[in-house]
Amino acid sequence: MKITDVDVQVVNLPLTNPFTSSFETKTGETRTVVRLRTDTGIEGWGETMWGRPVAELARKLATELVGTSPFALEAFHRRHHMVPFFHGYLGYAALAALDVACWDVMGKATGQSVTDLLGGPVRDEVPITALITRADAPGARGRELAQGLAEYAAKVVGEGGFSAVKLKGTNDVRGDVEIMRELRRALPDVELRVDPNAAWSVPDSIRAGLALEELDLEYLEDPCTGIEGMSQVRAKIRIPLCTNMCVVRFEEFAPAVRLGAVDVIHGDVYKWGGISATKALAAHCETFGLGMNLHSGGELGIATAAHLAVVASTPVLSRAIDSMYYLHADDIVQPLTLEGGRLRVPTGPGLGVQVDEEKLAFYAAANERDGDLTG
Ligand SMILES: O=C([O-])C(=O)C[C@H](O)[C@@H](O)C(=O)[O-]
Repeated sequence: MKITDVDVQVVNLPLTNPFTSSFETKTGETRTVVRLRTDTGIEGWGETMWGRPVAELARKLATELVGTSPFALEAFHRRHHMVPFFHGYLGYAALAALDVACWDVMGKATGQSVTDLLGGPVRDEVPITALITRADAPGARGRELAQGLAEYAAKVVGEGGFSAVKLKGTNDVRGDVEIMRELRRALPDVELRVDPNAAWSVPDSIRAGLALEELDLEYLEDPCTGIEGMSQVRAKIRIPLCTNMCVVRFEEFAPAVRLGAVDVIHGDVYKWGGISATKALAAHCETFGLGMNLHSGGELGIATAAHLAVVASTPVLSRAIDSMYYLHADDIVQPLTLEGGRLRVPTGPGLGVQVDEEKLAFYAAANERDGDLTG
């Protein structure tokens, strides 16, 4: 079987609420969508983070994929191992779009789900995390903000059945600690996390970490920058540390372990360059006794389905994953099933998703008109 052609589109989709972190506020998401066609008439879909620069690189890499087998993925990654060196996240993202589309083809060609190709399911549903940001209590400040966010989070958890809540932190360290206290008061039984995306200094992270200890957090995510800073914080506080910022490639794994910088590492198919790389990260984490979870960069249905296949087939991925899937106002695939805060893992061949081509065209036109919203 050979790949005969590849098309790449960029879509803009709105979020139900603005999403605020320590470095951005976004009201929608831009994603790159790839379709492979083969000489046997099979179509495979991939989706990755960000827009036009990733799409341009994916188109370039795709020209070399044409004429090759979708099963020859290791050779594809080997040929392009310098792409992330030169292009950083853009490189990982572009490779991942094509990688995921090849997995979709491999599943459809063999009549198996990607989960089955990856070793088979150890779970058939995946809990996701309620993501709370300051934009969820617009205009509120101080105590009113902390209480407003706690009330909002309790409503989201009550209605959606989520078992974990993550606050996107900011450089307002005291404010973040106050919000976390209110969240714990309102939600005594959920797993709680806070993630300022490295906006806190090392001393502030230690001070905040000591104050947060009594709240029994599942983990504190990227309080500060770098392996060195994280290891200083980890030595002083009794809350597990998680990262999707100081260990973002395999070269950083060994120094992070040696310096004791982290307890839980976030994978992400689109930031680590594909499905096999994310599975390899899981093997590293298991070998070294670390926890692992998945980061979310705003995946729509195609990309979410690939994340679900990885989680479904990987025992160490036992926590509620980050997923912005439920925050999108619409999707380009028939909606995935979300019930009781859990996404059901699709079981059909390949990724098991049905792309709605009318919606794809509609949201691609939005990107043509408005340009990229993220990335
Ligand atoms: O750890 C996280 O939640 C992130 O880094 C998510 C970012 O805030 C998110 O906006 C993204 O990557 O699109």
